[in-house]
Amino acid sequence: MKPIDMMVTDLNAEYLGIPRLSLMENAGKAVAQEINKLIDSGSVTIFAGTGGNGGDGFVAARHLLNMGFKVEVILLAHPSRVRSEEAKKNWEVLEKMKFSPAPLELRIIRDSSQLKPPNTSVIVDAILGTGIKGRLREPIRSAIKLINKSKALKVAVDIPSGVEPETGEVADVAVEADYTVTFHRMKDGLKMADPTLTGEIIVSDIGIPPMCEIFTGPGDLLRLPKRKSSTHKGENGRILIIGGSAQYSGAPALAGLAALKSGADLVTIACPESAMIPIKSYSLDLIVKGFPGDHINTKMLKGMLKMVERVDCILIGCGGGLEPETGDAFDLLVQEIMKMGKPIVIDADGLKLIKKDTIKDYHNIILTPHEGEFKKFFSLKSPIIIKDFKEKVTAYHSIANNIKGLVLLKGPVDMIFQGEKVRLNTTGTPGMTVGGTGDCLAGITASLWAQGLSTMDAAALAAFINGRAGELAEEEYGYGFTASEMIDFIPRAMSIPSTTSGIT
Ligand SMILES: NC(=O)C1=CN([C@@H]2O[C@H](COP(=O)(O)OP(=O)(O)OC[C@H]3O[C@@H](n4cnc5c(N)ncnc54)[C@H](O)[C@@H]3O)[C@@H](O)[C@H]2O)[C@H](O)CC1
Ligand SMILES: [K+]
Repeated sequence: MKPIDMMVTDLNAEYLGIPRLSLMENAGKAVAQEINKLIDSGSVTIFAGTGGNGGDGFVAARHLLNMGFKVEVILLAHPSRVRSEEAKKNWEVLEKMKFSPAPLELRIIRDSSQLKPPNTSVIVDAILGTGIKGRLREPIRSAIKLINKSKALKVAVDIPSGVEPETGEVADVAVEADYTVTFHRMKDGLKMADPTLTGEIIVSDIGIPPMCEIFTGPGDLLRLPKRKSSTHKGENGRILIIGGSAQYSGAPALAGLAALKSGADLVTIACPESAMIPIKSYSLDLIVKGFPGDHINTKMLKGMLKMVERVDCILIGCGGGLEPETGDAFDLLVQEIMKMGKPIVIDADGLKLIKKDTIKDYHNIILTPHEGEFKKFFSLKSPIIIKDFKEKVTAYHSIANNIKGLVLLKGPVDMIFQGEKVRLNTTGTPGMTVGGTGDCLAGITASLWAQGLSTMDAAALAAFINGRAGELAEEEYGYGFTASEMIDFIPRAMSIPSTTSGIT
């Protein structure tokens, strides 16, 4: 597990209603319990930093006191520098406990000259965890060196301070721990780190249910790439939408606008000429190229494939209609795009026209069917009638595995399948039965994929954002909102909540 995966899981646990304070409590208690297993009594010195790692140390201090240990907490900064809200709360508890008979000593070190070799049985390294950034600053650097000189038993919280949580590398110095107590799951950096630094690794459960890694939540928004200030037009997703017909011009436009609202730089729509003017009239922001005809046909292939070369992701289907000629064109287009190795999203009419055998061995593809389209695409003879939700997921999963790409099955609970992996999404509202919301989802999926998210992350986050935008639209309009109104809520649906508990 990478640090980003842990951050995503934490925030999704909070979304479920498990406060961060509880996770910190469980983490700190787990550290204390492990120490209590190693020695029965004695003194423990906890070196603490200003983030969540330090907070775990403050909690451990409280539990160690209850277990009968003598505890000294050395905070390596002024208390006003304690950043994490949860750590601050736990520090304040320790400050109040100073006046109790408990054998607790609190020391604040702001300068490395104030550091003294600790005379203690156990040292807890709660200085830096997954939040380490850049070169080690003082007095932390000196504290790590001092810890390494001590003969005491050393227990690192989450990861030895100074070890890069993602790579296991050490840029400068790192705590040489005898034991590392890490939380929830094994971290990649710990696996790769020098075992003389990590010592024995203990993975402790801190009460995060496994479902927090399966169900989407606002944590998934953390995966959106941060843009450099020097970034320029086109670097953040160029999308081509192939769709539209004389009859349906709204669908590709909705998908295109949803792609732009979810952060893509450029959206071009390739459509029959008769859909071009209406699409252009809907928006100033879409680039539209029309090809002679009322529906997509094989004569348009050459021109469309030229456009494919210039984009990061291609969305095929929306509003294409069901003319057999369009089916032939879609099938050939997909075959050519697969040869180019480009990411393809297939939605709506594309799912009704493109044959499963054409795409079944291609990894770089996302299908976004609703239940009816799913059944038709996978040629299911009889309907799937399973009441038990888990059994239903398993049944759909095994069918989706008939292709190598990803399947995002839309429904009251969206199911996302890619190989062995499954994600589920519960955002959304009955108001989203209005036409066009599926086109929005396809557009957001293509947009996030083109912006650099992995196939699974793009599909899972798109489902979350689309559903959340629907929920926000419903708050404003009740059930009477349209897909074009819903699109305006996409940016708000993409904002990462700053609250630390009780996100709804
Ligand atoms: N689910 C969990 O796994 C939980 C983990 N918890 C613990 O929280 C930390 C991560 O907390 P975070 O606040 O994000 O980061 P850190 O505590 O690692 O450090 C941030 C802190 O340190 C300062 N800092 C960063 N880099 C440096 C540097 N090079 N030199 C000096 N100082 C630095 C920065 O300014 C911040 O103030 C995780 O590891 C777990 O231990 C929670 O308890 C909840 C559950
Ligand atoms: K640590």
